[in-house]
Amino acid sequence: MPMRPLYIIPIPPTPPIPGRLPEAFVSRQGLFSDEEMDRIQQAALHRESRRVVVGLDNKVDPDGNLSFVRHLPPNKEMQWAYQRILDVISELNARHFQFDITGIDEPLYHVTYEGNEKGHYNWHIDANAPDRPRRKLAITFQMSHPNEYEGGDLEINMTGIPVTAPKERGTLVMFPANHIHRVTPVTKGTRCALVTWIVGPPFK
Ligand SMILES: O=C(O)CCC(=O)C(=O)O
Ligand SMILES: [Fe+2]
Repeated sequence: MPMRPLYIIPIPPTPPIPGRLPEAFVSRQGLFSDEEMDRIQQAALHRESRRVVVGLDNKVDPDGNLSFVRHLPPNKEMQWAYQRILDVISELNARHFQFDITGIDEPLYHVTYEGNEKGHYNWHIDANAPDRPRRKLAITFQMSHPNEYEGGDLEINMTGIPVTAPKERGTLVMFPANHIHRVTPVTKGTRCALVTWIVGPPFK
Protein backbone atom coordinates (compact mmCIF):
# COMPACT_ATOMS: atom_id res chain seq x y z
CA MET A 1 0.00 0.00 0.00
CA PRO A 2 1.46 3.42 -0.84
CA MET A 3 2.23 5.41 2.28
CA ARG A 4 0.14 8.48 2.90
CA PRO A 5 2.38 11.56 2.74
CA LEU A 6 3.20 13.08 6.09
CA TYR A 7 0.50 15.70 6.29
CA ILE A 8 1.64 18.19 8.83
CA ILE A 9 -0.01 21.49 9.58
CA PRO A 10 2.53 23.16 11.84
CA ILE A 11 1.40 24.48 15.18
CA PRO A 12 2.47 28.01 16.11
CA PRO A 13 5.06 27.80 18.91
CA THR A 14 4.24 29.35 22.30
CA PRO A 15 6.97 29.73 24.98
CA PRO A 16 6.27 27.71 28.16
CA ILE A 17 3.89 29.35 30.64
CA PRO A 18 4.43 28.31 34.29
CA GLY A 19 1.63 26.04 35.47
CA ARG A 20 0.98 22.48 36.46
CA LEU A 21 -0.14 19.27 34.84
CA PRO A 22 -3.95 19.02 34.87
CA GLU A 23 -5.74 16.19 36.65
CA ALA A 24 -7.11 14.68 33.45
CA PHE A 25 -7.85 17.29 30.81
CA VAL A 26 -7.89 21.00 30.15
CA SER A 27 -10.70 22.83 28.44
CA ARG A 28 -11.43 26.21 26.91
CA GLN A 29 -14.86 27.59 26.22
CA GLY A 30 -16.17 30.08 23.70
CA LEU A 31 -13.63 29.75 20.88
CA PHE A 32 -16.26 30.57 18.27
CA SER A 33 -19.52 32.49 18.12
CA ASP A 34 -22.73 30.54 17.59
CA GLU A 35 -22.80 31.69 13.98
CA GLU A 36 -19.22 30.49 13.43
CA MET A 37 -20.06 27.15 15.03
CA ASP A 38 -22.95 26.79 12.57
CA ARG A 39 -20.60 27.53 9.67
CA ILE A 40 -18.15 24.83 10.78
CA GLN A 41 -20.99 22.35 11.32
CA GLN A 42 -22.46 23.04 7.87
CA ALA A 43 -19.07 22.76 6.14
CA ALA A 44 -18.57 19.37 7.78
CA LEU A 45 -22.05 18.07 7.01
CA HIS A 46 -21.48 18.75 3.31
CA ARG A 47 -18.64 16.24 3.31
CA GLU A 48 -19.10 12.55 2.65
CA SER A 49 -19.43 10.43 5.79
CA ARG A 50 -18.07 6.98 6.52
CA ARG A 51 -18.24 4.56 9.41
CA VAL A 52 -15.40 4.79 11.87
CA VAL A 53 -12.99 1.85 11.79
CA VAL A 54 -10.89 1.00 14.82
CA GLY A 55 -8.35 -1.47 16.21
CA LEU A 56 -5.23 -3.01 14.78
CA ASP A 57 -7.09 -4.36 11.73
CA ASN A 58 -8.92 -1.09 11.00
CA LYS A 59 -12.37 -2.67 10.81
CA VAL A 60 -15.83 -1.45 11.72
CA ASP A 61 -16.31 -2.76 15.26
CA PRO A 62 -19.74 -1.82 16.66
CA ASP A 63 -18.70 -2.98 20.16
CA GLY A 64 -15.75 -0.60 20.13
CA ASN A 65 -17.05 2.26 18.07
CA LEU A 66 -20.35 3.13 16.47
CA SER A 67 -20.15 6.50 14.78
CA PHE A 68 -19.68 8.33 11.49
CA VAL A 69 -16.78 10.49 10.55
CA ARG A 70 -16.22 13.22 7.98
CA HIS A 71 -12.99 14.98 7.14
CA LEU A 72 -12.93 18.74 7.47
CA PRO A 73 -10.00 19.72 5.24
CA PRO A 74 -8.02 22.90 5.93
CA ASN A 75 -9.19 24.53 2.69
CA LYS A 76 -9.73 28.26 2.15
CA GLU A 77 -13.20 28.06 3.63
CA MET A 78 -11.98 26.56 6.92
CA GLN A 79 -8.52 28.10 7.34
CA TRP A 80 -9.74 30.63 9.88
CA ALA A 81 -11.23 27.87 12.05
CA TYR A 82 -8.03 25.80 11.90
CA GLN A 83 -5.98 28.85 12.81
CA ARG A 84 -8.02 29.62 15.89
CA ILE A 85 -8.10 26.04 17.09
CA LEU A 86 -4.35 25.57 16.62
CA ASP A 87 -3.57 28.87 18.39
CA VAL A 88 -5.58 27.81 21.44
CA ILE A 89 -4.06 24.32 21.46
CA SER A 90 -0.58 25.86 21.36
CA GLU A 91 -1.39 28.13 24.29
CA LEU A 92 -3.00 25.35 26.36
CA ASN A 93 -0.03 23.09 25.71
CA ALA A 94 2.41 25.82 26.76
CA ARG A 95 0.39 26.42 29.93
CA HIS A 96 -0.42 22.89 31.02
CA PHE A 97 1.62 20.20 29.27
CA GLN A 98 4.70 21.74 27.63
CA PHE A 99 4.99 18.74 25.33
CA ASP A 100 7.27 18.94 22.34
CA ILE A 101 4.69 19.20 19.52
CA THR A 102 4.93 19.91 15.80
CA GLY A 103 1.36 20.06 14.50
CA ILE A 104 -1.44 17.91 13.16
CA ASP A 105 -0.83 15.28 10.53
CA GLU A 106 -4.38 14.74 9.27
CA PRO A 107 -7.45 16.91 8.74
CA LEU A 108 -9.85 17.56 11.61
CA TYR A 109 -12.42 14.79 11.98
CA HIS A 110 -16.06 15.62 12.39
CA VAL A 111 -17.68 12.75 14.34
CA THR A 112 -21.40 11.98 14.68
CA TYR A 113 -22.93 9.64 17.29
CA GLU A 114 -26.59 8.86 16.65
CA GLY A 115 -28.94 8.15 19.55
CA ASN A 116 -31.10 5.80 17.48
CA GLU A 117 -28.21 3.34 17.22
CA LYS A 118 -26.66 4.17 20.63
CA GLY A 119 -23.57 5.64 19.00
CA HIS A 120 -20.51 5.40 21.26
CA TYR A 121 -16.76 4.87 21.46
CA ASN A 122 -15.68 2.33 24.07
CA TRP A 123 -12.58 2.70 26.31
CA HIS A 124 -9.44 3.20 24.24
CA ILE A 125 -6.26 5.20 23.88
CA ASP A 126 -5.41 7.19 20.76
CA ALA A 127 -2.33 5.34 19.56
CA ASN A 128 -0.91 6.31 16.18
CA ALA A 129 -0.34 3.88 13.32
CA PRO A 130 3.25 2.56 13.43
CA ASP A 131 4.26 4.54 10.34
CA ARG A 132 2.69 7.80 11.49
CA PRO A 133 4.03 10.54 13.78
CA ARG A 134 3.46 10.06 17.50
CA ARG A 135 0.07 11.29 18.76
CA LYS A 136 0.76 13.24 21.95
CA LEU A 137 -2.39 15.26 22.66
CA ALA A 138 -6.00 14.36 21.89
CA ILE A 139 -8.48 17.14 21.15
CA THR A 140 -12.27 17.08 21.22
CA PHE A 141 -14.21 20.17 20.24
CA GLN A 142 -17.86 19.91 21.32
CA MET A 143 -20.10 20.74 18.36
CA SER A 144 -23.56 19.96 19.83
CA HIS A 145 -25.61 21.72 22.48
CA PRO A 146 -25.91 19.43 25.52
CA ASN A 147 -29.72 19.75 25.24
CA GLU A 148 -29.61 18.18 21.74
CA TYR A 149 -28.69 14.74 23.09
CA GLU A 150 -28.58 12.47 26.13
CA GLY A 151 -25.60 10.32 27.11
CA GLY A 152 -22.57 10.88 24.89
CA ASP A 153 -20.28 11.81 27.79
CA LEU A 154 -16.60 12.06 26.97
CA GLU A 155 -14.94 10.38 29.97
CA ILE A 156 -11.20 10.38 30.63
CA ASN A 157 -9.70 7.94 33.09
CA MET A 158 -6.27 9.03 34.16
CA THR A 159 -6.28 8.02 37.81
CA GLY A 160 -8.71 5.08 37.87
CA ILE A 161 -11.66 7.39 38.45
CA PRO A 162 -13.17 8.59 35.17
CA VAL A 163 -13.95 12.28 34.86
CA THR A 164 -16.45 13.74 32.41
CA ALA A 165 -15.40 16.52 30.06
CA PRO A 166 -17.58 19.63 29.79
CA LYS A 167 -20.29 19.35 27.16
CA GLU A 168 -21.12 22.97 26.29
CA ARG A 169 -21.13 23.61 22.58
CA GLY A 170 -17.89 25.32 21.56
CA THR A 171 -15.73 23.83 24.33
CA LEU A 172 -12.32 22.51 23.37
CA VAL A 173 -11.09 19.62 25.53
CA MET A 174 -7.47 18.49 25.42
CA PHE A 175 -5.71 15.59 27.16
CA PRO A 176 -2.64 13.38 26.66
CA ALA A 177 -3.44 10.90 23.88
CA ASN A 178 -2.31 7.93 25.99
CA HIS A 179 -4.99 8.51 28.66
CA ILE A 180 -7.75 5.92 28.38
CA HIS A 181 -11.05 7.56 27.43
CA ARG A 182 -14.47 6.78 25.97
CA VAL A 183 -17.71 8.30 24.73
CA THR A 184 -20.69 6.74 26.50
CA PRO A 185 -23.65 5.71 24.31
CA VAL A 186 -25.85 8.52 23.05
CA THR A 187 -29.33 7.45 24.13
CA LYS A 188 -31.33 10.26 22.51
CA GLY A 189 -30.64 12.87 19.82
CA THR A 190 -27.29 13.33 18.12
CA ARG A 191 -23.86 14.31 19.37
CA CYS A 192 -21.25 15.81 17.05
CA ALA A 193 -17.64 16.68 17.82
CA LEU A 194 -14.51 17.73 15.99
CA VAL A 195 -11.58 15.51 16.86
CA THR A 196 -7.88 15.79 16.16
CA TRP A 197 -4.48 14.84 17.52
CA ILE A 198 -1.37 16.90 17.99
CA VAL A 199 1.72 14.99 16.99
CA GLY A 200 5.36 15.40 17.80
CA PRO A 201 8.62 13.51 18.40
CA PRO A 202 8.38 10.53 20.78
CA PHE A 203 8.74 11.21 24.51
CA LYS A 204 12.32 10.78 25.69
O1 LIG B 1 -16.08 12.00 20.32
C1 LIG B 1 -15.18 12.36 21.08
O2 LIG B 1 -15.28 13.37 21.79
C2 LIG B 1 -13.88 11.59 21.20
C3 LIG B 1 -13.64 10.63 20.08
C4 LIG B 1 -12.39 9.82 20.30
O3 LIG B 1 -12.04 9.49 21.39
C5 LIG B 1 -11.58 9.42 19.15
O4 LIG B 1 -11.99 9.67 18.00
O5 LIG B 1 -10.50 8.85 19.35
FE1 LIG C 1 -10.05 8.74 21.30
